[in-house]
Amino acid sequence: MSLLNVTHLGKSFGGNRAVDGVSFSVAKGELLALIGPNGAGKSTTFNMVNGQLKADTGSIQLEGQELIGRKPRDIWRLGVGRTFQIAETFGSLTVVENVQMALLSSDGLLFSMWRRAAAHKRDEALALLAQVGMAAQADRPCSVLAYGDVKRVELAIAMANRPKLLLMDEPTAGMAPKERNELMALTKQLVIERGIAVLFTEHSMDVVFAYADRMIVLARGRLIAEGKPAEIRDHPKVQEVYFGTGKTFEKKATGAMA
Ligand SMILES: Nc1ncnc2c1ncn2[C@@H]1O[C@H](COP(=O)(O)OP(=O)(O)OP(=O)(O)O)[C@@H](O)[C@H]1O
Repeated sequence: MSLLNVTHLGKSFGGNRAVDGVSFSVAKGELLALIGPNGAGKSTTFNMVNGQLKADTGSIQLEGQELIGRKPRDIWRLGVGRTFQIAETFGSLTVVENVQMALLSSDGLLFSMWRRAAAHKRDEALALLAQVGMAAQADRPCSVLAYGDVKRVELAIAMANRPKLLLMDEPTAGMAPKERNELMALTKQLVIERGIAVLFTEHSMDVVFAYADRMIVLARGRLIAEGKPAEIRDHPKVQEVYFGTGKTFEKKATGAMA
């Protein structure tokens, strides 16, 4: 059974149908890539799933529970996590303290002033860091880490809440090809080990074709194709939107679909 079921999802801004009747599902252990040219509706779809935007129409169900109408925090509590940039959180804390903060937050203890992050769940945080290959750097400040290592810590932080579904918005943006591959291989390994589902957007087509189990393609708010990477690569509608009118795809992906 699918973990997430999205049906007939719609959202308009004024007269602009940003997302127009989109349906898809994600299963446990699956990496589903959401791709499409600029303005296709990827961010809008993402933000409806995590509750930051309220859908006008349709349904988003996580294990049968309707998410539309719930607050982002409630959706997070139900098990929809996302990776977010450490720069947005606590760059001056050490690696392990960042993960401990996430564990505190997951337990609803973040604002309990009498508990210090340094004393809380260090072992659990170290275990999470070991899973992403960062245990040896646990006591370094996050601000001194290499970019690829920061991304690993972000993944550990996202895992601290034990998400059922993980949303990753351009997880490999700004990374060198080797780092990109390492991060996605690690993500895939965690997804399988933990039985979670991942929905991710990505402009790097090499990453998408190498790591996505399935892909959905949006163009002007509509779902134009769905399938395994090999099916999508040869899909005439996808080729049309990317190579016909799509400007950014060719620029960013430097012909990776060819
Ligand atoms: N808050 C908003 N107010 C008005 N229009 C918006 C808003 N957010 C998105 N849109 C419009 O909705 C459409 C879909 O935008 P969205 O950001 O979801 O696309 P995207 O696929 O994520 O694009 P990109 O790859 O450039 O991030 C676009 O036409 C955009 O201009």
